[in-house]
This record gives sequence, C-alpha cells and structure tokens, in this order.
Amino acid sequence: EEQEEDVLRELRLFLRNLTERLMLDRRFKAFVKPVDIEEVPDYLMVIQKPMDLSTLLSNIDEHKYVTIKEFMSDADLIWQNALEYNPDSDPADRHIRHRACALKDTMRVIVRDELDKDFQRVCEEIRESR
Ligand SMILES: COC(=O)N1C[C@@H]2C[C@@H]3O[C@]2(Cc2nccnc23)C1
Repeated sequence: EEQEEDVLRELRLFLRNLTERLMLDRRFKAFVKPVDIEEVPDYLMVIQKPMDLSTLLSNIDEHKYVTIKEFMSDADLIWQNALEYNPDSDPADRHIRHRACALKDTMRVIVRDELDKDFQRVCEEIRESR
C-alpha cells in the first residue's frame, strides 16, 4: 500500500545518503568503482561476488533493498572481498585491508547511530509480508 512505499522511499534516501558519504571519503577511493578486471585479470577467479559503492547506489535506485539487512549483505561484500583478495603481509595489502576494516566499522556506526530501530522493524515487516 502507499504507506509502505513511503517507508521504502525513506529507506532509499537513508541508503543513498550513507553510500554517498562513503564515496566521498578518500580512505574508501578503492571501493568506489568495480575492481578493473582488465587491470586485475585473476580477480574473478578469487572473488565470486564483486561489489562496490557505485553498484550499491545503482541497486538502491533499482529498489533492490527493502531492509537494511539486505543492503548490509551487499555492502559487507565490499570489505570482505578486499580482505580475501589482499591477504598478504606486504604494505599494499595491509593498506587496503586497513581501509576495508575502516569501511566496515564506519558503515556499522552510521547505521547504529542514524537508523531508527522502529523504522528498521517496519521495513522488516514489509519484507516478511511480500
Ligand atoms: C577493492 O580493491 C581491491 O581489492 N584491489 C585489488 C587490486 C590489486 C591491486 O589493487 C587493486 C587494483 C589494482 N590494479 C592494478 C594493479 N594492482 C591492483 C584494488
């Protein structure tokens, strides 16, 4: 019903604002666009489900997410993939893992501090009703 679409519109506004803030943070530059498969030819041999902030933004606009949990499942792929593909002790790998951990923590803190718990529950009820 219309009230449900009002709720989902507000969720999309929150998710776009969150994603755009992450995209503007220079620590997360490596996560803004998909890893370039021409530059990194073995990437898809290691990573089954690539994800990046621009793809998250497209998914939001395509109404893919009805709950914060669904969004976070995709968003978590970004830092999980980075930890998996860059596991070595060399400085470059350690640097991107550090940024991946900062992305994980930053997302969670913003959601905890800024997404109302009752609003989250309403979104879950909509998902369960569909
Ligand atoms: C989220 O980003 C990543 O997981 N990576 C891993 C790739 C390995 C290394 O850094 C990345 C891009 C790149 N391009 C050219 C040569 N080497 C690299 C970014």
